[in-house]
Amino acid sequence: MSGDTTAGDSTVRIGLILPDVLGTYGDGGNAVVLRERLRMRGYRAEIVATGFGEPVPDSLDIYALGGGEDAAQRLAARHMTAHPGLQNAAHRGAPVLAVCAGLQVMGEWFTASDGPGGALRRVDGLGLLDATTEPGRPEAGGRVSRALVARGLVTPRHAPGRIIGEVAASPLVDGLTATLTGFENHGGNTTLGPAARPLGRVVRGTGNKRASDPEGPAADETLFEGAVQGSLVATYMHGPVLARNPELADLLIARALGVAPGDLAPLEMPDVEQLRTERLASR
Ligand SMILES: NC(=O)CC[C@H](N)C(=O)O
Repeated sequence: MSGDTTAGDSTVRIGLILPDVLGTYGDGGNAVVLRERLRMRGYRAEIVATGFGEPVPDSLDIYALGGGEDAAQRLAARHMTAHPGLQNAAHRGAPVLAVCAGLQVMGEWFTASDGPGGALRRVDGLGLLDATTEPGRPEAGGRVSRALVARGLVTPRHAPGRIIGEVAASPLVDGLTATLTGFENHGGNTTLGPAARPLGRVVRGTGNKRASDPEGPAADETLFEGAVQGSLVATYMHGPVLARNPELADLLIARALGVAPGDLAPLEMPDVEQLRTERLASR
């Protein structure tokens, strides 16, 4: 952040990138969580929303981008390639949180349709994450909600390979100890390259490329969720993920402030603990 990191001395600016394009799954709540956790500790904080068509600023303190449909994430990739403010900020070390479609866009490439039932195309990502994303395979047996198909929210053509449901993971990143919890809803299967490390080890759900995929790791191998690389934290977890995982929110805040997570004043929030307990126990 620019200026002194003492509480109240300057404003922490949280970039919410393309909420009009990558806003389908409520991930804009992550920026709200960051702002409120900062404000509760006495920092001034504001959300700077950058819409489609606007240049992405490179001077913000934290960046968040969320999930979206295939066609929308193709637009997002094109826009962010033309306006590389987030990439410039990531290269100087600004924390970036990218969720689902956001994760895929951060990678080397992803395959996405141009609409429900539309043609699949390989699209270049931003290259901030050593990862590639391919469409799920029907034979991979993703859990499909018949209700979603009936309501037309998932097309039968795409539904069989779609991965939908609760996901939980043991964190594999320094500074995180609590089980990560979220909700996943994706057709893409992401494979990490050697420069990326997984965010967590899956204890429930799927996360990255399914072990049962014939081209994936052996079926008895551990599944992993999300990825970290440089200042980027990427995950398939909606929720919003930072509402369900305050420890992750504080890790991003601490990095933005240049302090250790343990230096942040603890926040007692029984409602959040109750939410976590409920979601981790849900079927
Ligand atoms: N939830 C999402 O962001 C979905 C991402 C992407 N469109 C997929 O289906 O894989």
